[in-house]
This record gives sequence, structure tokens and C-alpha cells, in this order.
Amino acid sequence: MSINTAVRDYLLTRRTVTAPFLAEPGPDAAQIEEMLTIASRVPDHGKLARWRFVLYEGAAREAVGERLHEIARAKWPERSEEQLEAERRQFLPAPLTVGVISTAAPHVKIPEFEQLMAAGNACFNLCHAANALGFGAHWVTRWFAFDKTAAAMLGAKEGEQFVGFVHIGTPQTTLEDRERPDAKALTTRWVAG
Ligand SMILES: Cc1cc2nc3c(=O)[nH]c(=O)nc-3n(C[C@H](O)[C@H](O)[C@H](O)COP(=O)(O)O)c2cc1C
Repeated sequence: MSINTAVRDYLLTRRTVTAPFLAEPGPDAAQIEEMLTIASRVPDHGKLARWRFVLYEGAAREAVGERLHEIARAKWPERSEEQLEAERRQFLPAPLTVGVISTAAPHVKIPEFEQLMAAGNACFNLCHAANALGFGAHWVTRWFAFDKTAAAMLGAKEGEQFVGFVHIGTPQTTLEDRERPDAKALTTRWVAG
């Protein structure tokens, strides 16, 4: 079996570039289409594809910020304007954010848990796709993935759940790596009892 050193090197070194460090240029229409194609090429029990994507780009990013700011002000009336101001910039400066929504629903054979994991796979593969095309990516959920009013404003329908928002753009810096788990310490070998 031959070793794919490019893939191995990538997997051993990949890391998130956090949203504040993602800027223009963002991907063009053809690159977005390719990324979403890669994102959808994931292990998915039953081939149900129980996820969908919502794109936030251009002027929509500021409009999203204004709405998040409004919802946050109603949700946390005790917060100062200064504290709430950050909500306006949630989808800035990254030129593109992709919302990944789980559309998991009851199925005769495939548990919803597995459908949800497949949507998570799509989210992470989208990060890989962005990296493969030369962009940085940051997968977040934040409060608005779980707040019903905010999630509905962002495009989730009744019964749907955001599994993440992937901010995508050109990295403005190289971030230092963070501490990584010791896989050995997380591993045991099963023995027959
Ligand atoms: C489901 C999920 C939700 C996350 N939500 C957030 C978030 O809301 N805010 C945040 O700063 N990081 C969040 N993260 C963490 C980042 O995506 C990322 O894992 C981390 O910043 C660095 O990881 P990496 O360098 O291994 O890619 C989330 C990760 C996952 C898997």
C-alpha cells in the first residue's frame, strides 16, 4: 500500500484559523460549489444526506449581525451596549460563512444520532475542503446555534438543528498549534474477559 504523504502531512498539521483572522478574498462561486461537493462526500449511513447548507456572504453578513444584536439585546437586557456590540461582528470579517443544518428525522433503520453525526462529518469535511483550496476555516456553534429565535432567523426550520457555522476566508496569520490530546492515553485494547 502506498503512503499519501500530502494527505498525511496535512492531517498531522492542519488547524483552525479563528474567525478574526479570516479576511478577503473569500472563495468564488466555483470554489464554493467545489467545497460543498467535498463537504457532502462523507460517511453517511443509509445515504440519507440529512443536512443542508446556508450561505451568508456579502452584505448579508452585516444584516445577520444587526439581527443577532437585536435578538441578543432582548435575550440579555442586563448587558451593556458595549457587550452587545460584538454580536454585530459575528459573521465578520470572514467573507463567507456556511451554516450546516442537520435535517435529521425519524427513519425505519438509521437512528437520528447517526444522521446527526453525518451532518457533523459534512461540517468537518467543509473545513478540509476550505483548507484544500487554500483558505482557512473556523467551525463554531456559539449561542445562536441553540437559541430558537436566532436559529430560525438564520434559516433553520422547525425541527432542524444547526451543527455549526463554518467561517471561511484567507488566513491573515499563522496561529501557533494548540496542545493536542495524547491518543495513546485515550486508547485501551479490548481483551476477552
Ligand atoms: C461542534 C463544535 C462547536 C464549536 N464551537 C465553537 C465556538 O462556538 N466557538 C469557538 O471559538 N470554537 C468552537 N469550536 C472549536 C473550533 O472549531 C476549533 O476546534 C478550535 O478552535 C481549534 O481546533 P483545531 O485547530 O484542531 O481545528 C467548536 C468545535 C466544534 C467541533
